[in-house]
Amino acid sequence: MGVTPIRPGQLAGVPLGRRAATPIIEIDHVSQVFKTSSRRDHTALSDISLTVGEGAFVSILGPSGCGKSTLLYIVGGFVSPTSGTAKMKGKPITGPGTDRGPVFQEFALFPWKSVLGNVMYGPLQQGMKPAKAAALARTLLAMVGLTGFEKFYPKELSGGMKQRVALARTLAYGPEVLLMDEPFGALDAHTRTRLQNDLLDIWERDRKTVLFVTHSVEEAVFLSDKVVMMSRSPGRIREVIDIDLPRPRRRDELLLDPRYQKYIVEIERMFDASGDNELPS
Ligand SMILES: Nc1ncnc2c1ncn2[C@@H]1O[C@H](COP(=O)(O)OP(=O)(O)OP(=O)(O)O)[C@@H](O)[C@H]1O
Repeated sequence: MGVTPIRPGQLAGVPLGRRAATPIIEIDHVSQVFKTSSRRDHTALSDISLTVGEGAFVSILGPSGCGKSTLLYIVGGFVSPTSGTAKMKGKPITGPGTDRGPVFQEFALFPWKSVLGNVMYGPLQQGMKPAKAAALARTLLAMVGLTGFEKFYPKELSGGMKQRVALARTLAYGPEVLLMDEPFGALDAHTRTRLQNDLLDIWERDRKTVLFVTHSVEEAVFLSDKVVMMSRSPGRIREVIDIDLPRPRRRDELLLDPRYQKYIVEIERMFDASGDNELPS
């Protein structure tokens, strides 16, 4: 089925993307040790090496507590690794930057700003003139299917709508990389499916690099060029699986495609075989 497992030792320097010649994110022998409240050290990540090619859609899949979010926070510059380096376009990541846009499960919208105000916020901060920022925000809101909701406030929106606003707000900064931490995890199945479809439509248009954390094998296979499977804590990379399915992807077509089903079954099996789908003890 074209699934070529790559062992962790082989990963450093192997770009995960179609435009493989241009690495955008390089994670080199990164480990993360946290001090816990009991003052014991907890190794969240152990010796992670990963190179992500520009324009790739890469999902990170793994059991609860294996360090997926921590890895994303390191790339986002919110956490500094205990050892190893993370680079964006060849430069060490030393803090957050507008080149990397986070879209997390907690929507973190400004409750006192309207939908339009939330999306305009970033461009205004970057010095864009209000009329231009409003026009950009309207375009992005149209892209995420929220035309007509510009004057609404976050409390008036459903979870799925808030997540759309959060995505538009992040896109408004013009990031080169989207860091998505279980963005659809709290949504009902129907809304989640719609947002997955819409995200792929948006991604097809400008092919930003996406790092996407999820617990869902199906979601990872549907969206991604590559699925990075992590082992249970302390997080290591177990496998990287190429998802060799045609794009643009349509869910109704994929559901009839035996290769799609096979990827899902094989990846689920990998988890089952290792016991990694169980909660950490
Ligand atoms: N700031 C912190 N201080 C101490 N421990 C932390 C900190 N952040 C994360 N951890 C621990 O590191 C481990 C990895 O956490 P992380 O949130 O990255 O995992 P995850 O794979 O994203 O989990 P989940 O799928 O449940 O969201 C967990 O055991 C967590 O308790």
